[in-house]
Amino acid sequence: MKPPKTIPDYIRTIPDYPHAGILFRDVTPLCADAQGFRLAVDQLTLPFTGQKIDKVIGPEARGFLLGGAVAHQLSAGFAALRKQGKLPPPVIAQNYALEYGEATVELSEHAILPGDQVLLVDDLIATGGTAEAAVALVERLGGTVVAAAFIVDLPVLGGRKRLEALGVKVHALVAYEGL
Ligand SMILES: O=P(O)(O)OC[C@H]1O[C@H](OP(=O)(O)OP(=O)(O)O)[C@H](O)[C@@H]1O
Ligand SMILES: Nc1ncnc2[nH]cnc12
Repeated sequence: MKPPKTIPDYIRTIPDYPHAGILFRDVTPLCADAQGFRLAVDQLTLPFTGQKIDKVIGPEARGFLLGGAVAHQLSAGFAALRKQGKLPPPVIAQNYALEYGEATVELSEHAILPGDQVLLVDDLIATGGTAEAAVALVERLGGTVVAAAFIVDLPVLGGRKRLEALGVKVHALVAYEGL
């Protein structure tokens, strides 16, 4: 009998996408498989069951599908961290640097209430720029990002350490050494 599939079995690695030199870690096959998706959502949620989490914040686009599922499991609300220009006002904005480029993300001023305990959920942490921008926006609205959960961590890019330095506990299901 074949052993059950684990998270890394479902992740594809695509060299030189979207730019030369980038090894793109693709969680699309994981999310497309019923058992894989359940495994991922369950493992992302597990450390936080029973904790006071008011909201999950998920960055566009893959953080929406994972964060929404985790929020449902935790009976929490969901706050969408969107790329610039996608949300109606009033919004607050934050610039950040990516592994391959630069961007601005926005959050609705109504998405987080003062005192909210927030869990960040995304598919992957690389430089931590996206996650750090999310933390800054949540704090500007009076909430606190207490923890963050990712399917993939790329430790060489330093994102995990950056988040931990901000007091955010980091939970990742798979780490890939090197780029
Ligand atoms: O830790 P960082 O260096 O900030 O990188 C991680 C972010 O990059 C990817 O999203 P991307 O911005 O490519 O957006 P997409 O999901 O819309 O493709 C990924 O889904 C994370 O959100
Ligand atoms: N190497 C990578 N693979 C997939 N998504 C990413 N986002 C930032 N870096 C990435």
